[in-house]
Amino acid sequence: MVQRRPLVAGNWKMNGSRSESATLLDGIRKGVSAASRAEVAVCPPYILIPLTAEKLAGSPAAWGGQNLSVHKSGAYTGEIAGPMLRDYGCTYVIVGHSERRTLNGETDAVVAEKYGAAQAAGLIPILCVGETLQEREANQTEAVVARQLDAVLDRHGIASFRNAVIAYEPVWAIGTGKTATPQQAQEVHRFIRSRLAVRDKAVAENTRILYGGSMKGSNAKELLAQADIDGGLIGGASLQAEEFLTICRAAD
Ligand SMILES: O=C(CO)COP(=O)(O)O
Repeated sequence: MVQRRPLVAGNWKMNGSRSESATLLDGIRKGVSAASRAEVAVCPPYILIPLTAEKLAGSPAAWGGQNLSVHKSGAYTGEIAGPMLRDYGCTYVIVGHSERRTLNGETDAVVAEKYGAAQAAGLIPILCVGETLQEREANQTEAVVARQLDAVLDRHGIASFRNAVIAYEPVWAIGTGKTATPQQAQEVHRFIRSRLAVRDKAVAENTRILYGGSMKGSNAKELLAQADIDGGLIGGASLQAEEFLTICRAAD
């Protein structure tokens, strides 16, 4: 049987002052154990990455960015490149989060380009996919998720998923307190894995697929108990060390 190591990653989004973040990082550092089965990561806003690197250096916790430029360097005012994230010790970078797709107009093609830029910089992309409420109600969930996945698969190939993580985040569950039921999430996770398996069974079996959307200490266990849910991408609940660590322990 394949043993996928669970990953619990915090997506802080645009939250945290320097002092709040220092407290949060100290709490996480204290709480993560090298002996735990689950891997723990945090993705703070860019400007807090140096502080994160300083606070978590030498701990079992990893860190990453929430976005990156498609370019390596150059005249792109306001952008941050993959190699810069790598330079600050980032392991991961989130690509294609629904907030960026919706609010920043990131298309499937742009997301695929960012996924490639992340891997080129030696980062592990956390590729986010997921449907809106309207799409779910129109029975479009699988079609939407397939389209988002295929954009990356067609461009970078199934082998690229040896170095990638997928996060299924139903848009209607993000920040709404409305979690997908474990069964609803499992159905889509299984669909994603089967979509990968069409191209390569072994890669599909080894790819970690995280759930994201109102996951918290009180519902994490049930979600993480599903066969194809390999961890979580946590928004709001990752801003409090104890709450976040409760989810990490549930993944153990
Ligand atoms: O978007 C998310 C993580 O990327 C989920 O956010 P919430 O956990 O706040 O619903």
